[in-house]
Amino acid sequence: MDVRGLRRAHGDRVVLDGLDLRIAPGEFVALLGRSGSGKSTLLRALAGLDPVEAGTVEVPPTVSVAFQEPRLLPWEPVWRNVVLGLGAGATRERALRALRGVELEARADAWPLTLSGGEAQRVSLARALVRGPELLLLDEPFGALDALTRLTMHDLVRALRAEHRPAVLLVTHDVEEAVALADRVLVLDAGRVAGGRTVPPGTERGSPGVVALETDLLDLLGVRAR
Ligand SMILES: Nc1ncnc2c1ncn2[C@@H]1O[C@H](COP(=O)(O)OP(=O)(O)OP(=O)(O)O)[C@@H](O)[C@H]1O
Repeated sequence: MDVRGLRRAHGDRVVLDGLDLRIAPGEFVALLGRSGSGKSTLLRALAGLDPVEAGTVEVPPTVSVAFQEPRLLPWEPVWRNVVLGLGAGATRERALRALRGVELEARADAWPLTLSGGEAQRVSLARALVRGPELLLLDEPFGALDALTRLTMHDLVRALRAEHRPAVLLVTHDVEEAVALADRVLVLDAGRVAGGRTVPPGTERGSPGVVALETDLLDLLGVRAR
């Protein structure tokens, strides 16, 4: 994925101001930024949901998005939600395979409103992955979940990533989450990528290296770590 000089304004307010961003195939990039810095605006542009005013956006042919809210249709059972919009490919077998990947095959016939928040978010991930995307866009998909469920979701994302190998752009407020999941963490500020850090492979949660990296990123965000 290759974005160059992307500009996007809402009225007079310039949100993205000549933003450059490249993500290699299979690379996992997390994007941090203060509230209102334009993270969702960028994701919407990459997903083709908003027009590009200036600059170029090159994305692979298959792009999937998962949002903070699972956005499931309540009147369709779980399995149909997973394969919604796949046309002739929308088979129950295909949905079950995707649901197996998120350990929810047993809930295939459940109604979305009977799922827990974490389960609904897993269905949303299954729906994003069933298309076999080359680029997966995640807009704070775990933000509404409790801390324990979030850690379980991190393990699941790692496993799904190892299996599917899409390029991933994860938007998050959570520095720890960014470092735990990504190969590279970037900070969005004033409409551009203001800096970033590479996460060395094999870094472990809570290790001194990770804490130093998190402190660096908080500095880049202009937040003083205690
Ligand atoms: N449809 C819209 N019309 C007008 N302004 C908008 C619209 N969508 C977003 N904005 C403004 O653009 C700026 C960036 O919004 P965006 O949602 O991309 O930020 P964000 O970094 O994702 O924020 P948060 O972390 O709080 O979700 C904000 O100032 C917001 O008020």
